[in-house]
Amino acid sequence: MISAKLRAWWGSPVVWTVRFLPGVSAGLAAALCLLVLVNGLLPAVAILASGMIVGAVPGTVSRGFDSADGRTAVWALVLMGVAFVGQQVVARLSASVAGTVGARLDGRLQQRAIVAVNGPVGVRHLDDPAVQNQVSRVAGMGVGGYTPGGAVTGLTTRAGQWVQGVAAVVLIAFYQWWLAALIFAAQLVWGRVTRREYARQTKALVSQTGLLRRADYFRDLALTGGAAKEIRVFGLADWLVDRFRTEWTDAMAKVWAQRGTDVLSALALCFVLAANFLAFFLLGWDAARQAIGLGALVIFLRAVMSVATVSTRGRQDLQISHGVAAIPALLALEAAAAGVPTVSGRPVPVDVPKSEVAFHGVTFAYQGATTPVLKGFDLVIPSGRAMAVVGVNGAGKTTLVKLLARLYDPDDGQITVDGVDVREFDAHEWQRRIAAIFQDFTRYELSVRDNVTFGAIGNAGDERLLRRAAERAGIRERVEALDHGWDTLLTRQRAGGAELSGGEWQRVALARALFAVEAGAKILVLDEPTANLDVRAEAAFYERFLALTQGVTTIVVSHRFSTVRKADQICVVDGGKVLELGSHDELLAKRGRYAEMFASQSDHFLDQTPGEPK
Ligand SMILES: Nc1ncnc2c1ncn2[C@@H]1O[C@H](COP(=O)(O)OP(=O)(O)OP(=O)(O)O)[C@@H](O)[C@H]1O
Repeated sequence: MISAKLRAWWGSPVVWTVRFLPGVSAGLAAALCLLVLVNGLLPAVAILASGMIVGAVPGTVSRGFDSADGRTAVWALVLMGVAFVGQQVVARLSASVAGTVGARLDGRLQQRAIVAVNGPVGVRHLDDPAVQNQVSRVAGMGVGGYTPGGAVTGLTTRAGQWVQGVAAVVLIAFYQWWLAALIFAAQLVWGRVTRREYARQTKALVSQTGLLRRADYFRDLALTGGAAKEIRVFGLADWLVDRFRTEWTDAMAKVWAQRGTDVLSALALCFVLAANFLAFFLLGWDAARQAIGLGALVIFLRAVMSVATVSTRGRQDLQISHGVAAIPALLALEAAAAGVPTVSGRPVPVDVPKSEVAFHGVTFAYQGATTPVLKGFDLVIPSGRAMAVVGVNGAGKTTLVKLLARLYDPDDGQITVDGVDVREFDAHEWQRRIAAIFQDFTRYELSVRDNVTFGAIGNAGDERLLRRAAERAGIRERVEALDHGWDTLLTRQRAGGAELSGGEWQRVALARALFAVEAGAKILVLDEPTANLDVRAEAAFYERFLALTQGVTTIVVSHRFSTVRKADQICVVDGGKVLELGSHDELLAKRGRYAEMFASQSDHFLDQTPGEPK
């Protein structure tokens, strides 16, 4: 029972944070401890000095500064001055060291958070709203704008107050040990009871993470610029402000409801009032009957008041309570990442796929979905050939690619490469073999160089590969004409940055995939690679398609038949299965779904332009 409690305490977020500090900087953590100790003891020194001064005043007045009392008064004054100035200096120093240690701690934890969130091979965990709430707490590094680093500052303040309180208790013990214990107990209870409010507020804030994320979404939509155009065109600004206010107020109402006092607080207040009253009464009584001197009276009175620092409430309590709220979320994410069993496996042979990539009876449903996207899906993609995947919206084309890249694993069936289940391979190594450019590819607000070389980060320094990939994607000329060439930042929000058009971005993304292929990836996945390209660019891509994909096992997902028809084979996905499979000509001859889709797109083009799509 006790050991369980001890374990829980040892693993509690506050203690975890403190235990973590020496790892952040042993020297700074030790310095902080020392400063906290000195900062907490100096008030006791000042109390003693003030008592000595008061005690020595009558003697000094009657016998002068040359007397023993006079010398005591002078030394006590010096001590008082040193203690006072020392407190100012040490308080500033400890705040500064706590700030530094805190900032480093936040940096460390953020690194761990990045590793934890990206630890699992797949992305299934990110579909879980509970995990997203954890991610949000970890990303914000706490709740309510407080971080574990801020908690270090709060803990420093709190620890200093404790040392000060305990030192005062020791002083009172020289008068009456039981009184010292009583006052200490009263202040402890009062502090604990009143601080419950902060713990309750933190708990409420944590429970409201989902709602707060929604409020944050509206705020970020309005502030980060991604929706700036639509907000203006559709006049959404007032609506956004309104939604943000409603969501935020709803979320915070539960937190604010935790404020206030209760019967227990009132009882604790009575306890602390009674203990202090008793102390003042006894001290006054003993002073009146001259059982204690004037100096001792001052020391004990001030010491009684000083114990109250143990129960002081303030900003530090929120800093601690809210700040460490990120820790359980981080540890949960880390535990989840560590629990993924399928990361390591056998090395992926250099030349896979030698014969084929195959889906065997693959069934897959997204978390929470009632019907599977794929139901016993079978498909063989011969190595070095291009397979196009077509189908209506939501048919599961992108899902196929996600499964192949092990962003998700099938619920049933298997995906094999040259007969080996991909789950047997080292997952990270396998993912490096796939050069995928998704429909919703990422527009990194970084340099063009980064945007392309992210395809194979290990080859980032290879200028020849970089230029070749950009050339093949048809973006090299445009990049080299930019003010800072390959180092141009692709965002207007940074000085010297450039903004690309949708089609140019798509070519950069294509260059990224091609860079990966140049660097050794064997499977090229192009999900809607021409969606943003103009007619000419699309035609050019189509002309180069065979050259781009030559010798690489390629999967191209597209609604554009000009791209699709170039593939060696085309697979029509419908109802979670392969409905038709064959070359463009074979499928046209079959007069099935593919021929129907092709005809309707051709008709559409014929309506608009003279000539059928190429
Ligand atoms: N992360 C997810 N969680 C839950 N459902 C998802 C998720 N991703 C996709 N889906 C659902 O799975 C189905 C198949 O999606 P998928 O993206 O594979 O379709 P698609 O054939 O590529 O469609 P499109 O042609 O519109 O790009 C859709 O109904 C979609 O809503």
